[in-house]
Amino acid sequence: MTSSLLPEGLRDRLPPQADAAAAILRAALDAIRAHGYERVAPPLAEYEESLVGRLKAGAARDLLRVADPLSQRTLALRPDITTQVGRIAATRLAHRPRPLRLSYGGPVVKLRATQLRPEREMTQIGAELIGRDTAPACAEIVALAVEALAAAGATGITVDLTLPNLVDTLAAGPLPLGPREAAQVRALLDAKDAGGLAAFGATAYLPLAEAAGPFAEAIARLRAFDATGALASRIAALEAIAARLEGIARVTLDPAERHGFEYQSWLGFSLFADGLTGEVGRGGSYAILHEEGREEPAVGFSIYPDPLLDTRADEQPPRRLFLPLGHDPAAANRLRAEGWITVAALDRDCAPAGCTHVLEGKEATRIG
Ligand SMILES: N[C@@H](Cc1c[nH]c[nH+]1)C(=O)O
Repeated sequence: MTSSLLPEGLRDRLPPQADAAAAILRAALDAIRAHGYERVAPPLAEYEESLVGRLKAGAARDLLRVADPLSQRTLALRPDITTQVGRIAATRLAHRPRPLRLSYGGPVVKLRATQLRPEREMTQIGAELIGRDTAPACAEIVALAVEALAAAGATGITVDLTLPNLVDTLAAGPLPLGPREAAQVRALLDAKDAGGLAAFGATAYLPLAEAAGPFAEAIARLRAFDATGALASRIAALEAIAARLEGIARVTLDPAERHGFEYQSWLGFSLFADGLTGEVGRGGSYAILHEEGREEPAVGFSIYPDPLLDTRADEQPPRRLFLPLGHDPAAANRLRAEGWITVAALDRDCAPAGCTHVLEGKEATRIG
């Protein structure tokens, strides 16, 4: 006997959760598809290099690796489908006109679980808009992320906007810092360590630690901070995105937040929903590296809808119709076409367990 049947962080999905997972995947992907995003389905594992090398600033963290006896090379299970979509866009679909709209949905595997997410395997659903990272492109993606999440069953959605490469932009412009100092300031801002920033002599960056909050106030503080106008185009783009979200999501802004935004560039965002702890999705702008060294702008989002499973699984169970031995198959066909789920008796021992109705003649009759 082994102490547990499955490795830590990996688990079976049983009824009704597995059905709920399929319904969520379908609903979210249908919402994305209706906006012109075509589905791609990359493999679960790839050569390690091709999983990490495609996105600018992407890193080989979080990879569960396997030695492949066939190719004699190291394969890795994908922790993020966005990098695979980047590879596809830069190779097999490099000839397709831009902007290119692609979607995906399937399992991803992380090396280790986190306290917030004890699972190592989770469903990732998303869309990538390739060839643009302009304000209209970003607004389309952020609004689509909210729509897909709502289609998956989330309510009370909040979008937290952020500027992942903000410190680098400022360090190269109005608030000069060397690369090492910039790294230090980023770390202090990540920790929201106002005292540390002051001690480090980076008080000019201090307002960023305090600029977070509901969008209207936070953007006003950011504009006040931006005396030189170095951030003017970003501020305008953030306003366009927030305007697009009016009435569909709550919007907050945390300009210096970088946590989890490894390869995102000027824009990042996190998605939250009522009743769910932690973020349920994330996205932003990034650059895809092409073979010839060219960088192509892109923007996209991924949602991780597994926390919605239990709510969806609790929904009203579907009506199930028991088909006794010798039932009329044409009547059963018609009822299935109307959306009934049927369960056929195989022998005299089969009871209508779990069924709400029984087929009598040509009609469904409620049991009990
Ligand atoms: N794949 C990223 C989110 C993203 C999609 N596109 C751009 N960013 C993540 O899961 O963190």
